Amino acid sequence: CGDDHTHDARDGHDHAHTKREFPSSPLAPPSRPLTWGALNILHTTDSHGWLLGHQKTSFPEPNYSGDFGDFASFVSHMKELALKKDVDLLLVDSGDLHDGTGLSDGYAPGGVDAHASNQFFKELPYDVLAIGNHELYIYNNTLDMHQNFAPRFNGRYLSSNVNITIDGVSKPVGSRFAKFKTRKGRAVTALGVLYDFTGNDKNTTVQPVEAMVKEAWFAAAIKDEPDLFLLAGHMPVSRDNWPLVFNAIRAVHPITPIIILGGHSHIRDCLQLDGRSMSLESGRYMETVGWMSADLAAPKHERRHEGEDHGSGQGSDTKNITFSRRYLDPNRVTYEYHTGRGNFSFDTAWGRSITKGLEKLAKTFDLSFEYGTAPHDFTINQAPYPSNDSLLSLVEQAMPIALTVNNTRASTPNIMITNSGSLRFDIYAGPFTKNDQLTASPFADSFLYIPNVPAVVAKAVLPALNGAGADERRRDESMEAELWARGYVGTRYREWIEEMYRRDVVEGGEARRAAANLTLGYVTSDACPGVGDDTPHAPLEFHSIPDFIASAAPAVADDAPIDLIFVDFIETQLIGIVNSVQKDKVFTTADVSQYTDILATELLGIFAQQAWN
Ligand SMILES: O=c1ccn([C@@H]2O[C@H](COP(=O)(O)O)[C@@H](O)[C@H]2O)c(=O)[nH]1
Repeated sequence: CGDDHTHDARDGHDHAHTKREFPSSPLAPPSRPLTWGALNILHTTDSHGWLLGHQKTSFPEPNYSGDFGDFASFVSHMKELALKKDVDLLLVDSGDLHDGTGLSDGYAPGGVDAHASNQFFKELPYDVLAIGNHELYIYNNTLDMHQNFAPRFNGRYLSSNVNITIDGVSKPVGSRFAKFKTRKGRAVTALGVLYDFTGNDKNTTVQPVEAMVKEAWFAAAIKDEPDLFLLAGHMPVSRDNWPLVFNAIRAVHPITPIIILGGHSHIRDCLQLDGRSMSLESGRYMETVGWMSADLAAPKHERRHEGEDHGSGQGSDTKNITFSRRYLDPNRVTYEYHTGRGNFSFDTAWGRSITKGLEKLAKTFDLSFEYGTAPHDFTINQAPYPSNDSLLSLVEQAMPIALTVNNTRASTPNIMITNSGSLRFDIYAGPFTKNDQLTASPFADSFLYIPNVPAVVAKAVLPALNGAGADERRRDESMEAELWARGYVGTRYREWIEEMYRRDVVEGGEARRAAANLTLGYVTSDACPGVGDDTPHAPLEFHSIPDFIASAAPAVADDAPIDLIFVDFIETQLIGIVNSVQKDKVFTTADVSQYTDILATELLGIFAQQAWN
């Protein structure tokens, strides 16, 4: 086999080289070994149910083909390495376990989103986890996290500023903070902070970060100096409120190491708020496993013992800390490279059992059910919009077909509007399965409508929503802020992938790429020293897209009454816009009714059954 011959193939047959042992496409190995420090961290965030890895064969998908069983084996080997090196290794997650794939969202009626997929998450030895906004869109999901997820982590599932109300009593979903010791005896004070999210369901509360840092419990939690503050949280490391938390801690502890592990904007990002702190964000959808190392001093109690400490708790050690960070592509080649393993010595029995369990869950949820065959790829940003290859254009065509099935209002002319942010993943050529439907459109949102809207008004809504109407109306800042607060994060991710594409063009990318034989993937530029990406790639083509899209307007007179149909996620903005483009009537939620029972999660499957068979 050209390997280590400790055969233990997953299916019990030696030399049964399944797809799992050998990734379906050859993958470039990491560029260099990881830098280890006295304290090291593996970080995941925004996994959104992508626990079976990315399974498509077109690049960049194979880069992310490792599944959660592979990740478990990786963690296990890394823990062994940490033991050998006699250093600390922590595992941290920054939230958003719901909404994204069939494993989280393909449950049978009556089930709870991500309940089944979270059982696998619970198997991993996470040291700290933080709640995400996707844990809060639906009360039952939050309740499930409180009752069935948080208890497994014994006080380390953190929701510093997020509460749930049960029987009239408001309490943290997990814990507000945690204090613990690492294996090497470092005292850690950890928080789990959610950005100022406002789209949460009733009976859940998110306290603004600014208010949280003024709480008495916060002051008490940070009062004693640990060896390290570990701030996990579902909040981007750039352009958000981490400095509020950081400064509140720095006001009390000017030199204590602070590590921030953020999330939410789905990007790879790193910065240093000062020389004794590093902030890392590790992408999305299990497309990135983050690595951070910090050359921390020995634990305070050891230094005291050795007479080094002079009362500050940090002894004489006030100099900048040496940190490193790396963004790993989660695949078996990466995992094997960094653990010094081969195909036949990599898997652990535990990892395999997780993979098997996930595969069984995919079967139970019938995720391979085929609605049809996608004739070619439909992408969110790689193709121009509008175009034949644009997923947004596809949805514009699909809405009038799917949403009018068995609908008594089908014969009334209409315009159907949705937000492009509801589309979360590209569709690839080939079988279009239940899993593909849910990765492309995972939100179980309904479609609403306002009847009898004059066609001229309905036609003005889309351009106004997109901020470039005939009157050059710009979407105002308050609308941007409201969208961000409700979880509208697509803009940041798109800025990030656009920046890497434009940078590549400027640097004469195509020639360089050909010479270096690079595969497609993320090409990160962040504010930390050196190169962050573990494996070099060439960036994907990028085309910008609007925030909102609509079906073709009907050819009717301007004053003809039509149905204005829209996805419920955008109801507030849409009503506001309808009231801004006309003044004859003030529309309210009382004018809105349900248009169809068909949910956003079902739309593409219904379309595919008709158009792709
Ligand atoms: O019902 C929903 C809920 C969310 N969205 C979209 O999701 C993002 C927020 O997701 P993050 O993973 O937190 O970034 C938001 O931008 C919406 O576009 C939705 O469309 N429908």
